Amino acid sequence: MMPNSLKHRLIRWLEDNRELVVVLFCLPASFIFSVMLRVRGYLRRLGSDPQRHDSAVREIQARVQQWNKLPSQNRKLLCTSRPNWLSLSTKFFEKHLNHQVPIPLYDILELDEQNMTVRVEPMVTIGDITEYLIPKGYSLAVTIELVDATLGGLALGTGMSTHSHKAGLYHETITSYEVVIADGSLVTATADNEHSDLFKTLPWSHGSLGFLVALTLKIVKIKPYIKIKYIPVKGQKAYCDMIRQLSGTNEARPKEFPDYIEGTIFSKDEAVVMIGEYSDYDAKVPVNHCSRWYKPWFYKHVESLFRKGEKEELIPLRDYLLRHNRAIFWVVEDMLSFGNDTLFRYFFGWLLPPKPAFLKFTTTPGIRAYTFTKQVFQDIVLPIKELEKQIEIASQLFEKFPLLVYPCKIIDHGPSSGQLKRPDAKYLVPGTNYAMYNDLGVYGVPGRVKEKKSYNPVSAMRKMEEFTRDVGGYSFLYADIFMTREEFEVMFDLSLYEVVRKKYGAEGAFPHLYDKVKPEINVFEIGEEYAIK
Ligand SMILES: Cc1cc2nc3c(=O)[nH]c(=O)nc-3n(C[C@H](O)[C@H](O)[C@H](O)COP(=O)(O)OP(=O)(O)OC[C@H]3O[C@@H](n4cnc5c(N)ncnc54)[C@H](O)[C@@H]3O)c2cc1C
Ligand SMILES: NC(=O)C1=CN([C@@H]2O[C@H](COP(=O)(O)OP(=O)(O)OC[C@H]3O[C@@H](n4cnc5c(N)ncnc54)[C@H](OP(=O)(O)O)[C@@H]3O)[C@@H](O)[C@H]2O)C=CC1
Ligand SMILES: CC(C)=CCC[C@@H](C)[C@H]1CC[C@@]2(C)C3=C(CC[C@]12C)[C@@]1(C)CC[C@H](O)C(C)(C)[C@@H]1CC3
Repeated sequence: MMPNSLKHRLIRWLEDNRELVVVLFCLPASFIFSVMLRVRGYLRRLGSDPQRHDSAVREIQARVQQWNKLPSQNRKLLCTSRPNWLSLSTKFFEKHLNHQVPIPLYDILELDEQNMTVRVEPMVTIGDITEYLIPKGYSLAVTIELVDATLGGLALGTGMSTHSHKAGLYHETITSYEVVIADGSLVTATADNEHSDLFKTLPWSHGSLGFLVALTLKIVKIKPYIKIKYIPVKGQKAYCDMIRQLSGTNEARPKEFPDYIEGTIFSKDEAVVMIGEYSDYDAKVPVNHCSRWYKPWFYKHVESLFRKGEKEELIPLRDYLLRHNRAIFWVVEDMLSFGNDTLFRYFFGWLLPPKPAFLKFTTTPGIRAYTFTKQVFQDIVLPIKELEKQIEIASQLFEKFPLLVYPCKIIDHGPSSGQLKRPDAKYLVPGTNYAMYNDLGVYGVPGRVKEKKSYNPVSAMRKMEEFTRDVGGYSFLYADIFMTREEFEVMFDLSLYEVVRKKYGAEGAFPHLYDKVKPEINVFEIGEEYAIK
């Protein structure tokens, strides 16, 4: 056992020398960890066998049945045993207070080229599935930019990509969920079978309804490249209007309706709008392997186009899909100030990104407090008609650029159709049953913190959440939330969710959604303590 004083000194040292810790420990350790995961994934794929899936599911069912036999006072609420530090969430859900069930399901089960779907186990990652699908000429309809996100975690949380203005949120591309519910039975939920209520409430449920053991996802045909056009735009109204027009906010099928759209906002008045189409090789257009280790970080390349002007490039599809992986959008810049320097890139660029898993692994309580008080990590889904207001409020509260904008279709599935509230009629795209929203991504150290201007993280975030509720938007729940339960129930519609929890026995077996996604620390107390007066 390490003496307490030594332990405290070590923790202090780790907290005071984070950049050194990242370079000396996190980067090499995450690199070794990635190699090990790749080898493990490869070996697993060699031994892939649907029979094994059935027996692994029976094992999970048996564990849930055993849990049911425990005396009720010994029955802690159920959650998966996936270590929290592996999860892409800023929170540290306290798994040790719960009864953990292992879900060792990492296989891709079946590719159905006729119905254009793929059936997978929930722990398959975005990295695994892109590696599997792309050589076969397919991609997930909604694919995320971070290799570590799992297909199950995204299904029960939420996912969005630059194709979401056409495909909607990730869960709109799921055709069935196979779930072990609280009594240990296995149910398959689809949009039109007897479990359609479960189907509607599994997205945004964060494992509070049952254990996901398989899911079937829609795939799309691809071409080897994305022909991307970068359009630098000056003037807020000009870039907001352009994003709205191109994403189909004003009309269902505008003349120019690209497969991929993304906006990176560098200041209130400057943005680069990127539009992409699937393409074959075209000798007239330069190829950019933008995800290679020595290449400038993607958003830095995008920013440089303000000097260079409008440009067209061919990006190999895998490079495009993982374009934000190396710099974790722009998060790594605040951690490693020299990470995009040419020398660092050529010699050590292959070590990036630091695995979020390792960053979480080395997070002490002090750093955790820092993470939510001196940084902001938020993705918020808001009506795109309010884009100017979103930018105004976010820049006032956080003074943090770039901001990320992904347009996204929010489908109106009718009353009480899941946790997502119906979009307001005034936001519906004329002649359709959907409204155009967008993800607003705010990541990193707020300018107000860097400049030591007055900043209270709790009141800033609560103002942002209030705006989100007022316009009928939704906060991604991987991020820290600052809402009371009442406010949470204004943002999300829990009416069907509560019915489903009772019907499928989740009450008393799985934690409630709010309890699962609220920060594990007292944000109000810590927020006050760290506020910059
Ligand atoms: C967005 C972000 C995420 C980080 N996440 C991790 C992590 O998960 N694990 C890890 O080991 N290190 C993390 N760090 C720390 C990082 O590795 C650097 O050590 C640190 O940013 C630079 O510290 P400094 O003393 O050189 O500069 P400073 O001038 O002390 O800091 C620069 C800015 O970063 C903020 N900051 C400083 N230290 C931290 C910290 N530990 N966490 C959050 N913000 C900080 C400060 O508020 C300041 O605005 C993170 C830093 C940032 C900015
Ligand atoms: N572009 C995007 O849209 C991005 C989205 N994200 C967010 O990151 C998260 C995904 O990260 P990831 O690390 O893969 O997932 P997590 O491990 O964070 O899981 C997310 C939630 O789903 C639950 N869950 C996961 N698998 C199962 C299962 N098989 N059975 C029951 N519950 C399960 C977890 O419960 P438990 O705690 O019990 O394990 C947890 O509450 C999502 O919340 C997503 O919104 C992140 C990056 C990008
Ligand atoms: C819809 C879109 C584009 C979503 C992108 C979300 C990412 C930017 C988020 C998801 C998880 C995320 C919050 C994470 C972090 C950065 C931003 C991430 C990657 C980090 C690594 C930042 C540093 C933190 O100390 C900590 C390690 C807790 C988190 C972990 C999750």
